[in-house]
Amino acid sequence: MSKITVAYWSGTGNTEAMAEAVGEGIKAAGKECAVVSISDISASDLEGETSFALGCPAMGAEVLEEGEMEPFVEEVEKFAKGKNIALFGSYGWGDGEWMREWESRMLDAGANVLNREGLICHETPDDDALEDCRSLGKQLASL
Ligand SMILES: Cc1cc2nc3c(=O)[nH]c(=O)nc-3n(C[C@H](O)[C@H](O)[C@H](O)COP(=O)(O)O)c2cc1C
Repeated sequence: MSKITVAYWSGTGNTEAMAEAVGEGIKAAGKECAVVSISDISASDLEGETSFALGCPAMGAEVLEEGEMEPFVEEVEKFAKGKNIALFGSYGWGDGEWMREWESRMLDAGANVLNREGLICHETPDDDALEDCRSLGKQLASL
């Protein structure tokens, strides 16, 4: 059975909590999954997977985290064509601009982005947001 990776960057744990819930959804749908910080893998580990999820909060001024996540995503863009990719992340005071940008980058790279504009949640995910994350995981697992 193919494994689905949920790779995330998280500074204060909010996006990490979303990642764990996406992973729960994948497992609930009967697929194997690995929920991993991007510090613990390299982007090329995803190259052989047909479906995966990426999570990152809004950082800087409506951008991805620049030290680790931005270079990671630049690598993913090189092989994203034809992949099923779910995007998610937490934000604070913005309107989701970072996620819209991220989604359009992935679409430009030829990916099938599952959830248009990604799944975003304000700060710490509440029960509804966690349920949305589980649904996203199930959706990813069903492809
Ligand atoms: C350095 C820094 C920059 C941030 N920039 C933004 C931003 O541009 N827009 C926004 O909506 N939230 C911004 N935030 C808020 C975070 O996205 C928010 O707190 C989020 O829940 C953090 O997720 P995490 O716990 O996974 O790190 C920023 C937070 C930090 C620490």
